[in-house]
Amino acid sequence: ASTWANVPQGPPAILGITEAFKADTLPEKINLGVGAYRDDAGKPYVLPSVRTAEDKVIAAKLNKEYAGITGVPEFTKAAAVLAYGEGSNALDRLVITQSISGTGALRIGGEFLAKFYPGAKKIYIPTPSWANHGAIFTESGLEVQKYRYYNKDTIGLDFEGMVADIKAADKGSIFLLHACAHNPTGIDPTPEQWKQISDAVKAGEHFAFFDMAYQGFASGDTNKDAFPVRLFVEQGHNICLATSFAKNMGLYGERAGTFSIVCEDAAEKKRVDSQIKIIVRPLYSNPPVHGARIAAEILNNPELNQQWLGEVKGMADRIIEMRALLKENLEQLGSKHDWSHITSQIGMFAYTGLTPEQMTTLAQEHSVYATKDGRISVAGITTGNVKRLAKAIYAVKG
Ligand SMILES: Cc1ncc(COP(=O)(O)O)c(CN[C@](O)(C(=O)O)[C@@H](O)C(=O)O)c1O
Repeated sequence: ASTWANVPQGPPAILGITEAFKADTLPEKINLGVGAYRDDAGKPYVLPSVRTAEDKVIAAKLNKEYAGITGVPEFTKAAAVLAYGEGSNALDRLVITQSISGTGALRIGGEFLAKFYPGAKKIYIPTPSWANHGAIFTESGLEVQKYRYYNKDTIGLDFEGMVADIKAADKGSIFLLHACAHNPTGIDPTPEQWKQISDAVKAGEHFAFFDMAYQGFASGDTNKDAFPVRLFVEQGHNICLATSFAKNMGLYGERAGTFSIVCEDAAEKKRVDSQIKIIVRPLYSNPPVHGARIAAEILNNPELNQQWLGEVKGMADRIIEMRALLKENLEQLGSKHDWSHITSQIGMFAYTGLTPEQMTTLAQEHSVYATKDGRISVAGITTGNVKRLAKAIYAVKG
């Protein structure tokens, strides 16, 4: 028999939606599947600040030598300030490494926790969470548990359930928290609720692992979106954090991200840093330099940084506008449902509340493609397709 006769067929990944979309011949087909920004013409968007930064990087005629294991220092230093804030007391006790974007950061974190976390090797992730979280942490060697997050009756946050689950967990449990623009629901705790979540995490002596894949992309303000991360540090939690520049800089395919751990002091930082390097070295040895150099150019050049912040806000604003347009069109069609969740949610995704069957009908009868959980990528909505989208949703749900 062949060497691989025993290899089973795996389930299609999220990118299965894109294949179905590509196979559809209807010119007005709409893809609301993958979480990647599209402009109002439905096209991928390379930020002008990224193009300018890239021109500068290329003009500098840098060599192509290996980066260190923890990546391009000009990138990680600036990325730390972006996440934790100027003058944060975390910055001089922070271990940070460049990662293969957000996914890679989460994986380094999972591997480190599985190896060194003193408590149970178990991580609680929200219900629902990003489809890849479970697999990343399971592959890292952690047991994955769930905490309540989404209230399907209100299509809102199950805050009471979330806090109750945090309080009920064994002392010293690990909790994965989406810093902003929760994927897939688009539902974020309020600042006041974050304060109570921080208190509950502290009461349980739990460990907070933040995933911040959308900083700036949610509200349009990088400081506002980082609020929970900075609150936890101020409240004395020594968190770890995964960040990504896929969305807020549009560096999807450049794979630029960071993983960081807030340590107790310089001595701990030295020990932890050495172990992070020991994890990264056999994983991929050292990261790609180009995307990190572009991001570093933007973050370290005040003028480019300002331009970039304007562009991030522009993306966030377009998404917020599409949310309002979709809700308006549904109401104009005569829908009696309360669609306020479409505009109260934030970030790339809207959790429509449609059932898997309704999502299948959207695809099969209306050529609107999105994940079965009812998540739609708002970035895929344009002034050109919002009317047809509203009609399709109205036809399916009323
Ligand atoms: C919460 C969260 N965390 C981390 C990542 C990793 O992102 P990257 O490795 O590219 O930095 C994503 C991307 N999730 C998607 O936008 C999505 O849910 O569609 C998509 O890119 C994906 O890979 O699934 C995410 O939504």
